[in-house]
Amino acid sequence: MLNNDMISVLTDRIQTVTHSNKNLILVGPIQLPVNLDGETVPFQWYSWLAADLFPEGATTEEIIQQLPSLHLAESQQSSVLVYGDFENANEALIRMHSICHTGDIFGSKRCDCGFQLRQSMRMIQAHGSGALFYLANHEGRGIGLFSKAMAYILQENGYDTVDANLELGFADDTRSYAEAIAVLQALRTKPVSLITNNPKKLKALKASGMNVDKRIPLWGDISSYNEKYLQTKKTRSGHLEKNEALI
Ligand SMILES: Nc1nc2c(ncn2[C@@H]2O[C@H](COP(=O)(O)OP(=O)(O)OP(=O)(O)O)[C@@H](O)[C@H]2O)c(=O)[nH]1
Repeated sequence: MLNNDMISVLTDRIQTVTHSNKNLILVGPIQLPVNLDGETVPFQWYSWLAADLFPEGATTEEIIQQLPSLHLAESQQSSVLVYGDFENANEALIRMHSICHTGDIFGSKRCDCGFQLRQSMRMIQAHGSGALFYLANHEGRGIGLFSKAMAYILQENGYDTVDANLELGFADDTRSYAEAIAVLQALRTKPVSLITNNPKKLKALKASGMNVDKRIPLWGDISSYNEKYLQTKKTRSGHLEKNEALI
């Protein structure tokens, strides 16, 4: 049983984030020194859960009591890495990164996800202020890891990445950025620049009322293994070329 001092320490790091569908409980900041190309970079880390997992207005003690019964390791939680004075800096770079088990963890060359993850962290550090949202329920553009494995088999047999999803009975892309945007708005209200090639991310951010200064394209790590995948993103998913503006 935690003593009152520890409850108070945890309470200071928990906040409720208002979100149109359901509120979120955000925990952080937590110091997270990260090894980026051999340099130790001091990120601040936050994670969140849906508030409706807990009784309304739950205290920190009630939240803690509930945690073991939620079996959180069996579901996915998203998080955000924040760098610099994210709340107050005049300019900040953000990235909404969809989880890619194969690319981010294994370094798969079938996509560009692992490259984009590391590169956006480097860009945020070099800029001096920013945030990387790691969106854990986005695997395979929302179809889940097992289904993505099936989709990969279809792709090895001639389907492109979009048709493979559709043939398996999914929509091509079911990702929502709403929770991440609500967390972003709790951490910063000043304008942001978004690192992406995906116009849907830009639209979602702008529709939320967030002031988006500019889009920063991120193409790279192109090889024979992902050439077709990257091309399909442009021809079928509407991903923008380097300097193409959002129409
Ligand atoms: N279904 C499916 N998902 C994939 C495939 N390759 C990568 N992904 C997933 O696609 C998501 C990333 O989407 P992308 O289209 O690469 O990029 P984006 O996030 O839309 O746009 P950027 O911000 O420019 O990176 C991750 O969740 C990956 O797991 C694939 O062949 N099939």
